[in-house]
Amino acid sequence: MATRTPRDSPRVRTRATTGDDLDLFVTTVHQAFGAFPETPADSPGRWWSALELDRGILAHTTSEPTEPTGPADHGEPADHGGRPVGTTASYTFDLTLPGPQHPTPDTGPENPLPTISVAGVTSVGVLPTHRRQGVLTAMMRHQLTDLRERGEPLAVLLASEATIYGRFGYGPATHTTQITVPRHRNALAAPRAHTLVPPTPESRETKADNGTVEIVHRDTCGDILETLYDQYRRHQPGALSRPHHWWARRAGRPPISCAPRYIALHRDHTGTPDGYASYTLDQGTLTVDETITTTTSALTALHHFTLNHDLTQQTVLKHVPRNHPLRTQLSDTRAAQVTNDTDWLWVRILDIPRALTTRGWGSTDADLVLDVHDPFLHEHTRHHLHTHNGHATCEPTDRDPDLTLDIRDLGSLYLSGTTPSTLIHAGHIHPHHPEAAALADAVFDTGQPPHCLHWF
Ligand SMILES: CC(=O)SCCNC(=O)CCNC(=O)[C@H](O)C(C)(C)COP(=O)(O)OP(=O)(O)OC[C@H]1O[C@@H](n2cnc3c(N)ncnc32)[C@H](O)[C@@H]1OP(=O)(O)O
Repeated sequence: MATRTPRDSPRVRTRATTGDDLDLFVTTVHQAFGAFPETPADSPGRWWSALELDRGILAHTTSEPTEPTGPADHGEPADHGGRPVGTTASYTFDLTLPGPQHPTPDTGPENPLPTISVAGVTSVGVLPTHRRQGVLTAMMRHQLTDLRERGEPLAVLLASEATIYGRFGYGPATHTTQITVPRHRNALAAPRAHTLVPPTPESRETKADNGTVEIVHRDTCGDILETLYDQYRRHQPGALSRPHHWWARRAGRPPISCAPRYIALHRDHTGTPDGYASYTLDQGTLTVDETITTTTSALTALHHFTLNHDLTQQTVLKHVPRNHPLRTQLSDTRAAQVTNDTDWLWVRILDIPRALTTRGWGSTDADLVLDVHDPFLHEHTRHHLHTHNGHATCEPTDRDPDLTLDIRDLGSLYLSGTTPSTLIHAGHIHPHHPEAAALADAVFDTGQPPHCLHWF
């Protein structure tokens, strides 16, 4: 598909990539970021080894006669020697969604949460010589139009800067932080729950960790990490799947990539792996890339391990949620220094009814009318959301709205990482009556905070 975008940028032409474009794509995106690609370009271990080139876009400028480009025209050569000046691509992932707050019998809490297919937008770059001339705008329009044509309901991305993507309909939907614990303040409090309820076989299981922690080199346990991550992400709203070819090609960042790492692997009392922490130790700082667990006892055991390693002055846990349990597990609850609190996954909804009916909802049965403006795609739609037992129907309507909002704000609400009342108080969402904020909060809240730690 090739798209001319005269409205946004008369001199930009965008085209879909093919498998033959890998070198061109990799070279161009590195130039945009001021970086140098490692060679050879097609070997495993590079982040771009997971690129899906049937989903990429290259932007070219053209020297064809055009209309004046206005103030953004800085007199750059129109035709960059035929070479591309901009890139973007998207991966195919599954995104785990909030489930119903009161699950129906066939979707009990032990069962996986709903998931939805998403386009993970990546490698967005424009050459420094061609910025602020509408190249990104042209690529975003091509990409969102193409994803719509493919029937994809949602796009997600990690934004290099928070000021770029709102105009294209993306809203920040999950957040992440980093926790640093000094070695001398690392004591964990004894869990209190078992002192409050009569012991049962199950509670004895969680009270005392009967499992083991083993240190494994990353190169020898990829299959185990892949399996554990997949189990974890199906129960964590906001988490993305990591397709098998990422692990096979060692794409992305540690612990998927080839970067050397040790893995603290936890096994339960039967010897079954139920969690891992990927880490490095350098100059007294033990840095944990990620701790992935499927049980509470594995999480606690791995906290004991990573906080008590010899030859450390501090432990740093990267990419943890704001409500991470470690902060309350520490005896000294002020010991956790929380830094790098920032947005992580941004959500762009392309198919509102499908997006809203796939996720689960709060226990309040309700009717909520959402009046949604999508300025970038020139759309204005109104939706009647009817929730019952944690599930929803979503139909077009001309009823009076409860809320009027921008598509970017619906993206921020989608995973329930931000409440409607927060965006109402911020002045971004308009409530049409005094009860609208409380009603919307109750409908969106499922009590399952989202978190995403996958880098792409
Ligand atoms: C998912 C990811 O890959 S995130 C990575 C994003 N890429 C980077 O950070 C690499 C370095 N930066 C770049 O390559 C470019 O500056 C880009 C891609 C961010 C922007 O590309 P451009 O072609 O310059 O954007 P374009 O000209 O279409 O600008 C569209 C609008 O966004 C605004 N804009 C673009 N970049 C920025 C920015 N970094 N900060 C604030 N506003 C921006 C422009 O001012 C313009 O606003 P307007 O519509 O009000 O006039």
